[in-house]
Amino acid sequence: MTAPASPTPSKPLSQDELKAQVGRAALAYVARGEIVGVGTGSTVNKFIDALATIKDEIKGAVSSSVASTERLRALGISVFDSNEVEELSVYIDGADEIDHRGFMVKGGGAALTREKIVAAQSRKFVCIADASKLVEVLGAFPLPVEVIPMAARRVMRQFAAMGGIAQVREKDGLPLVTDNGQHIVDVTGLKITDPLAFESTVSQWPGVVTVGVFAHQKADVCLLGTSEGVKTMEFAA
Ligand SMILES: O=C[C@H](O)[C@H](O)[C@H](O)COP(=O)(O)O
Repeated sequence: MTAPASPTPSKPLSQDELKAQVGRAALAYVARGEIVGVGTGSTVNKFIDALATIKDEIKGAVSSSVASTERLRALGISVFDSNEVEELSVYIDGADEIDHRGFMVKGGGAALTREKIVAAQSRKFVCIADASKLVEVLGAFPLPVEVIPMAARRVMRQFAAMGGIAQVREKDGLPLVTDNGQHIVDVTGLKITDPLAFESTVSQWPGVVTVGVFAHQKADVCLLGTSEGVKTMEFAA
């Protein structure tokens, strides 16, 4: 008697392959003939590479960082200033964490301020991420907060009073300087159970430029890369 054949398990894809998969899948959300909002990061880089394959079908992009602008232009995609465009139909970006409501932590690549601006001018936010980014509660990933340098210590003390541990992000032994000429404070030890309230509170602290919780500019859709294929999650407004 022959044993019944067991189903062949799908081969796990590398993180890079998962990112490429969702980068390609996001093309389905790009309105042809329009300008698309483009985020920042390693997952978005895969999207930009995919976007280049349809570059003749779009008008161009509004970019959320110097790095994305350079990649877009190198691939022959026109980049518009966000002030030149009133509204975008879609914004495609990655995340450091996303929960089941579409709330996110972003800014691991220090681009959070421009990302929040472009997200705010877009009607739909499509988050592209590999499955490791999906969490129950935001806060395991160090929360990035862009601050005006003279406020850094005070902001860090405010996070300490909340139970967080904050430190200034460094690059080559010096405080990292963002595209906007500011610094980043990364905060660990927080459990962000009410992202809307948290974002509102921290955004009002003097010297905070942008907090990396994206709750008021949350995702409408998440394309999650898994070894079984792209899972589409849609979130209620
Ligand atoms: O500042 C960077 C952004 O918020 C990125 O979208 C985020 O850090 C995710 O990046 P990655 O796709 O490289 O994980």
